[in-house]
Amino acid sequence: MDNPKKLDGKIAIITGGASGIGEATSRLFVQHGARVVIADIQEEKGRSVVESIGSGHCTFIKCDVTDEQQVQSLIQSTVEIYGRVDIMFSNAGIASTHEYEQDILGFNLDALDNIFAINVRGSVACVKHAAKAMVEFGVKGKIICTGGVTATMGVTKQIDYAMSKHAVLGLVKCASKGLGKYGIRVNCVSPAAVATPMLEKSMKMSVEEIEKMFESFNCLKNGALKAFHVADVVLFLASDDSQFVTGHNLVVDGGFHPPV
Ligand SMILES: NC(=O)c1ccc[n+]([C@@H]2O[C@H](COP(=O)([O-])OP(=O)(O)OC[C@H]3O[C@@H](n4cnc5c(N)ncnc54)[C@H](O)[C@@H]3O)[C@@H](O)[C@H]2O)c1
Repeated sequence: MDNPKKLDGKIAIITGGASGIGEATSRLFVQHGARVVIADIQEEKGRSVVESIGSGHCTFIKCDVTDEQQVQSLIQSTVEIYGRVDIMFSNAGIASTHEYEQDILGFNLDALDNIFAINVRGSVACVKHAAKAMVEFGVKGKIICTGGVTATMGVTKQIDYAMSKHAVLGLVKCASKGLGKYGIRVNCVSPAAVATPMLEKSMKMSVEEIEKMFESFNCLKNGALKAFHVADVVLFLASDDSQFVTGHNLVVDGGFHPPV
């Protein structure tokens, strides 16, 4: 059969699932037969996504990934509801909360602590506790973290964000080494710019303006990168289509080459 359900009966947790890339991935995972736990700090938005997908297929659990105890209880609740965790998509993240243009000479270290608490510490907590549950239940699970094209580039804007994404890639590389013996795969998905609420807010630009600006940086002239393009790649990394892929950083960027 062409295009069968790729995640039939799988249990997935998606952090940051209430919006943007996480929301698109939640919808796609459910279409492919998974049951999804949307974990986010945005309760109202998360619950409305669950309602629109259908509460028989997904559940919202409020969780701030910066708090290890909340992450631990997210995993425990998922196991209580669904019996195990097969997939962790550690995707919750924020852009720089300080200046968009940042200079290392005047760099604000408080900004670094704030962004690292969510993008790095939060990802480490999610990978750690999901992996523990996978090992405990003998699940050969799949873990995917959201990096970004700035995980491997030096930049002049949002440098705290770029540094945090380098650390996420480091987490993926190290965790894939340690968890391989349990049959657990750990990979990174690294999108270029997608006009989600995160980017609209940090760039103070509309969806159309963001897409127009970033399209001009792509070699591939195929329209703008959208959240569903990223979700397709996450599905690949979460499914048996990528059975021998681990420790990989899969960029989704249309051949992005910005002038920075
Ligand atoms: N949009 C882009 O251009 C782009 C590019 C590369 C990587 N990314 C990454 O993609 C991921 C998703 O971002 P998005 O663009 O979909 O943005 P988004 O703002 O639409 O979604 C991010 C979600 O994360 C949630 N979140 C934030 N802090 C949290 C916390 N402490 N605990 C739990 N949830 C929290 C938010 O409430 C939100 O629902 C992020 O890791 C981001 O860094 C985005």
